[in-house]
Amino acid sequence: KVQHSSAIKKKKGRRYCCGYPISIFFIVVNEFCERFSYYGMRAVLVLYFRYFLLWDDDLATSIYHAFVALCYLTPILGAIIADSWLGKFKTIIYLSIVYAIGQVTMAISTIHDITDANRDGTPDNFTFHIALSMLGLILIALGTGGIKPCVAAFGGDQFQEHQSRQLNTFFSVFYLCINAGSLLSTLITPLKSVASTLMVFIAGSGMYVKTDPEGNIMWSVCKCIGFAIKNRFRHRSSSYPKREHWMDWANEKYDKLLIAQIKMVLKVLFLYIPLPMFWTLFDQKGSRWTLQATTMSGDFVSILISTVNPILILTLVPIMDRLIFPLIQKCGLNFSPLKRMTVGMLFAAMAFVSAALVQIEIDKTLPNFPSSSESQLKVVNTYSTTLNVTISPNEHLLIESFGSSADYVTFDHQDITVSLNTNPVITKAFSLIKGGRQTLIIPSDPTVMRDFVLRHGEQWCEFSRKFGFGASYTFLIPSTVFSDDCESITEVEDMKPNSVHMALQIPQYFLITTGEVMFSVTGLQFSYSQAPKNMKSVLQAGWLCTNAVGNIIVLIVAELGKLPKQWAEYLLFASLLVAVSIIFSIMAYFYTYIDPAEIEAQVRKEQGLEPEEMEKETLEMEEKDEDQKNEQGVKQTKI
Ligand SMILES: C[C@H](N)C(=O)N[C@@H](CC(=O)O)C(=O)O
Repeated sequence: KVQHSSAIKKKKGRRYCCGYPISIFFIVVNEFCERFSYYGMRAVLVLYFRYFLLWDDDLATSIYHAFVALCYLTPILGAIIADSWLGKFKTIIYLSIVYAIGQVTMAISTIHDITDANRDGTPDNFTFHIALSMLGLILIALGTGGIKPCVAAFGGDQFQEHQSRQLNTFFSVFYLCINAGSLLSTLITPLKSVASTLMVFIAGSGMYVKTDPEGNIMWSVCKCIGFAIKNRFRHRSSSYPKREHWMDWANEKYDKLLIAQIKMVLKVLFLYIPLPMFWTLFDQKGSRWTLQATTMSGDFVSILISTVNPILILTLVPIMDRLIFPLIQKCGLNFSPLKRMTVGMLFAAMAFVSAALVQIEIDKTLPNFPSSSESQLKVVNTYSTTLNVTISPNEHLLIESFGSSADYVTFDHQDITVSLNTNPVITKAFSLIKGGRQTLIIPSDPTVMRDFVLRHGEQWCEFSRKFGFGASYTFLIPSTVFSDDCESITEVEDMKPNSVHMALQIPQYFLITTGEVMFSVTGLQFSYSQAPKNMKSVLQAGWLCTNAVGNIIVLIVAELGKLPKQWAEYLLFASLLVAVSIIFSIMAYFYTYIDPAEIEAQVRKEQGLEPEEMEKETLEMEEKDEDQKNEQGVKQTKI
């Protein structure tokens, strides 16, 4: 009782602006800075794996998703630390420091000069860079994941029960800030943002409502569930009367209020079971879709593509909140939160169908690489005249001087003989590499080989070309290169530039983001509204865990599935999500929305706790009056 009164006294110190606690401003700006830092790093992570650490697509995708999964598993740790030990405020501060150390470690791991002793532009000791970047990523996951459930719940704590409208607006603005941070991070370097995160958060210190840690609620929940299961098992004989709910088997030892609260949480957690599938698709934006973009063309569009999700969120959230959802309501349709989430899932599935269609277009333009039993050869002629090249047994190519064969010629055997119609005829045998691509260069004089060196000192020439995305070239440099200012360099195109434009990815981004607004924003609000007051962080952590499981599913599919065609993998994910959304809609049909405060009040009443409740209500009424006076004051000042 004493603790409760002191908590309420603390609440009395709050200050308001336009009906909202001022402390909210610091929390929202803190979230903006934190997401700015997180998404700035995440946007280039898979490319860092692919092009700096030189991992293949599957390994890059797997480690990326393992990292994201870790970021969404650590919220459990954050919720435990906050609830049982440090409280949300201190947890956010301490884990932000861990986060900052992680970002610095990660930044250091990307400096190739540290191990590049021979200065060839690539690191010499990959193990060092891999170890450092993994350490950095683990610290970042601990930091970002740990503070995540605390920030949303800490924001919620700043409101009072009668401020449900403001609370809903807070969650929408909170989500908008996440995306504003994500959007800006892609455009500006996110290096200093963790420091800003901390400073902004600490600046608001005097204004927050800081509730003391109430003990390890997660541990109490686990013990209570464990006891209920054990007790049920001990009384399994049919001679014992059945109880309404299996959790009622904890009645002998645990408080009725705690049992009622656990029942509410379990009901929601059960509903969460199918949700990871949404995240499985959603988080492939950062891996498979980013890699898909690297096989497409378009310069400035690449920036647009990486910012399209947050831009769409910033426009769609207000449109949905202010226009679409009220309009649907006006039409007499009950578009409940769970229905919105189901529709969100279907949008995500459509996004993957769109990605599959784009992939089919890309595949048509991709080079036809040799299978493991085949070999490919391209012939380049630097001889002074056109040559007739015969490759045994029956391949005849007519190649102009300083030209090349139109494309790679595929052989299903490795030993070949090449003959040139020179005078005298030259014939040479070669052994090709199985499963590889090679280029045979016929020198300017087949009997004499010359070396050409391009110097950057006294003699130099500038050779500049605009190279297409994804293309590969061979340059033929004659001895006269310096005298004619590089004019004589001939370019042979080994691989055509990507020709499918990145703008084709926009529909899939639009669909997945529409899905996100329906699913993620609603899910965040739903998780907060359906949780008892002391278990808000627990349910936030549960909600974030659905994201972690989603990323683990991608890991499994990327490692085990290994479908030969990428578009088939996209379609597989889309079909899985449609199936899961059907299951979810059935589960949602049987779910009844609750008001946790009402249920708690009822249990308290049954336990004969009305006097304390009444005292609390009186205190809250007093506080409400004071807040209204406060708000009135703001309005009067405005007038
Ligand atoms: C940038 C994304 N559109 C976004 O809003 N992400 C949220 C939800 C999530 O991925 O967990 C966030 O970063 O909190």
